[in-house]
Order: sequence, then C-alpha cells, then structure tokens
Amino acid sequence: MQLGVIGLGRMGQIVVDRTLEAGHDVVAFDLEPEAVATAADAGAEPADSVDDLVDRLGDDKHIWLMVPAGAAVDATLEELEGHLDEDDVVVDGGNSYFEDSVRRAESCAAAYLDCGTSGGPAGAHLGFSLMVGGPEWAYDELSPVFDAVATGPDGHERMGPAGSGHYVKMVHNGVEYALMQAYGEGFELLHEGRYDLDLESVASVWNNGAVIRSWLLELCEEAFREEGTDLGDVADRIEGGSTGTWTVQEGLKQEVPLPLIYTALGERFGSRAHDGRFSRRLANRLRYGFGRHDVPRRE
Ligand SMILES: NC(=O)C1=CN([C@@H]2O[C@H](COP(=O)(O)OP(=O)(O)OC[C@H]3O[C@@H](n4cnc5c(N)ncnc54)[C@H](O)[C@@H]3O)[C@@H](O)[C@H]2O)C=CC1
Ligand SMILES: O=C(CO)[C@H](O)[C@H](O)COP(=O)(O)O
Repeated sequence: MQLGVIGLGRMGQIVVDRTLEAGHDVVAFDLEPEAVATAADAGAEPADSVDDLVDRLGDDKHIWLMVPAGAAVDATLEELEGHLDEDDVVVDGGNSYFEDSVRRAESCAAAYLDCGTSGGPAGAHLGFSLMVGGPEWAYDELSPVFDAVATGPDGHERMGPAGSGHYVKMVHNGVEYALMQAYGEGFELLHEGRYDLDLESVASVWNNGAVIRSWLLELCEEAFREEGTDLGDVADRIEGGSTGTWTVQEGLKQEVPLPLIYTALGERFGSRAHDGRFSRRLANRLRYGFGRHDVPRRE
C-alpha cells in the first residue's frame, strides 16, 4: 500500500518509519524541509508541497495528517481540496476536537477517518493505540497501515461514525490528566511526609505487582531516576490543556460529573499564575480579616 504522510514531527516520523518497516511505500511532506529530509533518509519519497505529494500518489489516495490540531488541519485540507474524490481516504491522526472532525468529514470529498493516537513518541518501538471514527469501508481499507502504525491488529479499533475516534481520544486524555494528578498527589505526600523516601524506589516497587502499576507510573520512576527524588529544577508550570478542557466541557454538556478530571485541569491552569495564586493570597489576607492571623508577606 502507498501512504502519503503530511506532518513529520515527533509523531509523524513514527508513522512514516513504522509504515515503511511494514513494507509499504510512503510519500512524505512537511513545511520544514529538514523533516522531509529525515523521512527521505528513512526511505520515504520526499514531496516539496501538498500538490507534489498528491501528484506522487496513485489513483486511490491514502493520506495521513499528523499536523498540530486546529488551523493546520484546515489549511492542509484546503490545499488537498480539488485533488480528492470519494475513493480516497484521509486520516487525521492528531488530537483534533471531535466536532471539528465531524465538520471536516462532512465537507471532505474523500472518506475521512478521525484517528485518536495514543502512546506518544514511545510508540516508535511499541506502536500506538489507535481509536478510529468514520466509514467502515475506509477503516477496513486502511487496516494494513493501522496494523503497522499501531502495536499490531489489536492496537486499533473502529469506534463508530465520524468524530467518535477523536471523542474517545479526548476522554482518554481526560483520564490521563486525572491519573497524573493522582500520582502527583501521592508522591507529593510521600515527598513532604514523615519518612525520608527514595521516590524512585517507591515507584519501582509499586511497578512490580502493585495494584497501581502502570506505564505512567513507570514514567514517574524514570522521572525520579533522571531528575532526582525532589525533581531537581523541574518547574511547577504545566503546559497543554486543550484536550482536558474539551473533556470537562463535554462532561458539563452531558451532565456527567467529572470532578477528578476538572480538578486536574484546574491544577494545570493554576500552575501558570505568574505571581502566585491570587485566590490563595486573598485567603491568606482574609484569615487576618476574620481571625487576626499573621499574614505571611512576599519577599
Ligand atoms: N506528542 C505526543 O505525545 C502526541 C501528539 N499527538 C498529536 O499529534 C499531532 C502532531 O503532534 P507532534 O508530532 O507531537 O507535533 P510536532 O510539533 O512534533 O510536529 C508537527 C509537525 O507538523 C508540521 N506542520 C505544521 N503545520 C503543517 C502544515 N500546514 N503542513 C505540513 N506540515 C505542517 C510541523 O512542521 C511539524 O514538523 C498533534 O495533533 C498532537 O496533538 C497525539 C498523540 C500524542
Ligand atoms: O495526546 C497526548 C498524549 O496522550 C499528547 O501528549 C497531548 O499533548 C497531551 O495533552 P496535553 O498537551 O494537554 O498534556
């Protein structure tokens, strides 16, 4: 099978490598010529524009987008417009908002598959977990590529109609936020608590048979090993947040309570306050107001 891949960053290069390793042909394009050169070194046919990529693909075109979610997906689809027909298949493997994917599926001339991708750059060796939404025939047609990019045939599944793949991935990320928060709180208590603990050892022993063992916990172990038990100079500012925000918004729309995911998202936003949390500073001053408690002041 021949696959065009647009977007050759951390994730797109893995799609390219794994597809090539499985014996398929890849045509690759990115706005960054260096990324295209890396894909070409791996064995892909380089393209210098979206038009060029399309010209190099055969009659039934299969195209995987791995560009940042949002405007870049719309811009790429605009460039593809006029080059696609109903026998072609476009896969969006990024973290797009599911309602954008429904809209894009309706307006795209090709069959459109929204594909939630989990596993991160670690998926280079293991393969990814892929959650796919869209027409069944298109999913079946792309299955050889999904087999290659995923951990194998069990690493991908069609979730349902357009939007469902990105919907499931959105919720996956909400769960990811909450799990990170839970591990964070536990390790914070161990760090601040009664014993002088080596947190790498704690994570390691938990990863060997404990109820809460997981890949995220293995990543905690790696973090303590590489940064030290107090996490060295790692800042307390957490970036990202879009997929967690969408999950919480959807919980509100469906009237499904998501207190853990909401709290994890709130912690993330709170971590970005430049000057300390305003609400904490006000609470500090209010305790003086009602109780004449001392007000700790900033240096
Ligand atoms: N990094 C991760 O752990 C994961 C990322 N994702 C999603 O996968 C998508 C890609 O993520 P990464 O590879 O991490 O991002 P990245 O920033 O490493 O790579 C994005 C690539 O797309 C290229 N690009 C941007 N606009 C383009 C355009 N209009 N045409 C062609 N190329 C364009 C950039 O030059 C860059 O090489 C995002 O939607 C992200 O949310 C999904 C799962 C995990
Ligand atoms: O999808 C992912 C992992 O599953 C990406 O790493 C994503 O960027 C994580 O979300 P955020 O950037 O909001 O932390």
